[in-house]
Amino acid sequence: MIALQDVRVAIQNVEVLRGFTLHVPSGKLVGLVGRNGAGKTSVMRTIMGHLPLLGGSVAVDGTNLSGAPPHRRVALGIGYMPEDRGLVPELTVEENICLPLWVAPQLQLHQRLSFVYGILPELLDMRERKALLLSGGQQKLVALARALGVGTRVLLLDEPFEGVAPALSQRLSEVVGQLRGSGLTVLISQSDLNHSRSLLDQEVVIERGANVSAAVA
Ligand SMILES: Nc1ncnc2c1ncn2[C@@H]1O[C@H](COP(=O)(O)OP(=O)(O)OP(=O)(O)O)[C@@H](O)[C@H]1O
Repeated sequence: MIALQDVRVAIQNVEVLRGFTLHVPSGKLVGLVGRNGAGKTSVMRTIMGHLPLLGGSVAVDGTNLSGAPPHRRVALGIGYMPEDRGLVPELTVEENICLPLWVAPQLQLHQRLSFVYGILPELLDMRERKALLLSGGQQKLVALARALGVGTRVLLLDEPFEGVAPALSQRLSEVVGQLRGSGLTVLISQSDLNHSRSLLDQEVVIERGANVSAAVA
């Protein structure tokens, strides 16, 4: 379960999350929906520990993470697919997928890689290719693979369908759909729900850093 309670976060002295509360039940897929600039990425970065809390709390599966460094959150089994992909260009596809696994020594590298390639077999052919040689869409797949590799409890997918061609968007939806019933707790941010409404158990709306309303999809 992901639990954010009355979270307040500022970027350059501007409060971008203003008492935001979110509960993603264990094993569920929840959509975080809001316009550009509403605060979706800030929610994701707060869960990952990239933005410090001014107030409120963040917990995953009952562990209070407020103040925990990002690597501890990754080690807990939180996989993050940032909106801008965040790959290391000079590293290969496989090296990028393995990066967060270095801070999670309890996970077996080979086992996690086979799991990832089982879900995304199209990456096998490009595993030795440097990330800088990939198209934007291929980079999205690698960013998803990296999140899947380490994300044994939680997946945070920040606008996974944004700016990708329809065929890839379909493929990404398929992969996310496959995760249903796997026990993973998934938060997917989107500015519209065209691609994923049918995948979601619930939607949470964010507007100017605060809750608007929540509806069951
Ligand atoms: N690096 C930054 N410097 C200053 N302000 C920022 C920075 N990053 C985000 N903000 C501000 O924080 C607020 C929330 O931004 P955030 O990126 O979380 O929104 P978002 O819902 O993810 O938007 P988008 O859909 O456009 O990615 C916005 O008002 C934005 O201007």
